[in-house]
Amino acid sequence: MRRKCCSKLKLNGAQQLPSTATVANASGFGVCVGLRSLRRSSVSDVNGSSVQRARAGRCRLSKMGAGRRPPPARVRVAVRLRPFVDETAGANGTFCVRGLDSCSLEIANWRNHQETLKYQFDAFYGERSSQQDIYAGSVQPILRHLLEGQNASVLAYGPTGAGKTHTMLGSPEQPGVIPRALMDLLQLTREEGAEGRPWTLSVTMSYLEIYQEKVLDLLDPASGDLVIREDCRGNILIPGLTQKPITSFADFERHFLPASRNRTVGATRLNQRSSRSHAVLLVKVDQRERLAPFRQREGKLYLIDLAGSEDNRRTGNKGLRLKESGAINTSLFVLGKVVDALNQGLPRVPYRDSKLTRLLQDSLGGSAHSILIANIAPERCFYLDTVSALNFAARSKEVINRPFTNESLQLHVLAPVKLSQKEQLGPSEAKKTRGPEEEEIGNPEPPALLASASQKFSPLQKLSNMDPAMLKHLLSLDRLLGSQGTQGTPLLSTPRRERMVLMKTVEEKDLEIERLKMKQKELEAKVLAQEAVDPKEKEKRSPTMHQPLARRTVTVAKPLKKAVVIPLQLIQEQAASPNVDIHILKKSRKRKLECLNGSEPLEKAEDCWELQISPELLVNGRQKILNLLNEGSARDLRSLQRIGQKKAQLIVGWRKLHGPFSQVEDLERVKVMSGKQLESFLKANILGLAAAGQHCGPS
Ligand SMILES: Nc1ncnc2c1ncn2[C@@H]1O[C@H](COP(=O)(O)OP(=O)(O)OP(=O)(O)O)[C@@H](O)[C@H]1O
Repeated sequence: MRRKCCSKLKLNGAQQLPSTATVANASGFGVCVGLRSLRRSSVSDVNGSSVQRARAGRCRLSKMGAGRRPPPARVRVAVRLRPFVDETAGANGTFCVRGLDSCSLEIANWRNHQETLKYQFDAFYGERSSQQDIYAGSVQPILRHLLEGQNASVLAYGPTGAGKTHTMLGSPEQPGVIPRALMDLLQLTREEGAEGRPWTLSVTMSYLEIYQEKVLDLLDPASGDLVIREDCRGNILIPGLTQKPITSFADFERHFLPASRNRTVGATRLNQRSSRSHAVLLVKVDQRERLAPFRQREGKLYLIDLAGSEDNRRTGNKGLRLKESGAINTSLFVLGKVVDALNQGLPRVPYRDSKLTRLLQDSLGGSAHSILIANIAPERCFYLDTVSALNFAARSKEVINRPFTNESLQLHVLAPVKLSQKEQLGPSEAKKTRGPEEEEIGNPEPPALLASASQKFSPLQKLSNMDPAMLKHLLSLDRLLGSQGTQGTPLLSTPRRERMVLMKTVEEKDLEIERLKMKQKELEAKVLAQEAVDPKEKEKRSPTMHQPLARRTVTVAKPLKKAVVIPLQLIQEQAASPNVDIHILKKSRKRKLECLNGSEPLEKAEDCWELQISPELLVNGRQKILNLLNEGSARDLRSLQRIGQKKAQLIVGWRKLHGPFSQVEDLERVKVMSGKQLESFLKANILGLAAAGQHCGPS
């Protein structure tokens, strides 16, 4: 196996690009490339329409606001027919594909030679089309989305030897999509990020290949197989992948050309330099606003040269080539399944079935503006591959993506916002520590008021341009994490990676709470079952037994129908107090005992205690709890029965996000307790509050 690159461009920096550049590959093949002419043509395009389009796009976006969902964008599909590689074959009239117009083509129907199969795509490029035609017609228009903070992808697909690498990389005389896109993008970013313009821009590149289901960093081949991950917004990431900053085309070549030599290629019967892996060039454009509101955007461009599908009867592959071919065909098969699942709207899209589809998750049916260039060959021997590629392309054009703007605030904007510590204090204490202009920020605000609140607080003043819902969400997350105490880190002032970790922690805590709730349910069920078997168990916990007198030990955890066990302290005080708001009724009831031998169940009389709370106390108690829920800090909330630290934090977080609780039952919406648990929570706390300022009496 050879690991090498197709070409090497020897160039100076982009500022001093020579008119031609020598290209040589590992086998000593050397040619010249008219890069100056390429640069001139690209730049004139860039200076004209695309820059204006990019600016227009940006205006449109800011007008639209981040809150509105951007319109869906269909995956665009172009088909490129390569010329005969062997000119004599063309002369012999062995063409099996024919272009009809700029969007459609026809191919002979192998089932019926009298017929042809017709296909229509977003664009069709015939065998005479140039690299510039494909680039300008299908790729250049999507580059502007990167400057809007959106993602874009270009994928070259097709059977082996059909011209994918030629389309993406090209030759020195005919540079392909990759050098052209990089040239334009760098030019665009230079112009858009120039002094006096509102944003600063920076570009980084990464380059990887997927070889036999391994993700290999071509910029750092020693790093081994890398993992593919997904962030909370559905963006696909590869932690540990090398990112090189590039400011000029020369920078790009300095990294790209040696890395390309690391790509795995090999000779097959159909292509002397067949790609044995899927090659992925990732270019990220990071934008930071120079002035308020100091937004930050990130656009990601994938330029992908897929390995070709291979019919091993024709490639003559054996041994390693056969193994490589198996991995290539499998991943392309999964790609087909993903496209089908998306088209059929299936609930499960098998992205995870191959590394390729996992990587493409945000490009197919995800957040990117995507273009698929299906390369086909004219020779008859490619007929079946061509039909299969055309069918795949036709299915792909039905796939809908939903690109969105990756926008956030720059870290330094939010760093001074130290709201979190105050959350630890009670409302009155917090008030003392606040300045007058911060007053509104500390209080839970309904969405409409939040923008005005932020205006009063200097670092957030400029955030008023931001979508209020998004801003509110960010702030609430920040506070929620901040309320974890001195160990908590304000979310928005942490670097991106740490932020991810923090958000993951919150998710894990949610899961933990769920687990605890389940456990509690299990325990309750166990206790109930135990009592059903052994009534003595229950008697052990009857009110006549001496229980600890502390207020927090009021035992109402298990809703025993209407019977509630209350502390001895309350019973004693009931006798002393003439004001009776709580009555404890001693009742007898009959319980059926199951008989194992199948005879009639026995009935057993037993005492039970029923608690009656006066309506007035009930209303007062509920109001007190509601006040505490709306005004209490996390610490205050922990004084309530059944509210631990995690629940208290969740309540505070929910309050910040949704505004004040209108009734105690809203706790169910916070998902800290179920309806049944809420009932016992109310009883426990009303009793607790009553015990604190007592109105209780015997019946
Ligand atoms: N449009 C074109 N004009 C001229 N030559 C072309 C064109 N497209 C492809 N070729 C030539 O066809 C041959 C095969 O092309 P290429 O290597 O790009 O195929 P591929 O689809 O990438 O194959 P594989 O999947 O095996 O890597 C190369 O010699 C290439 O120069």
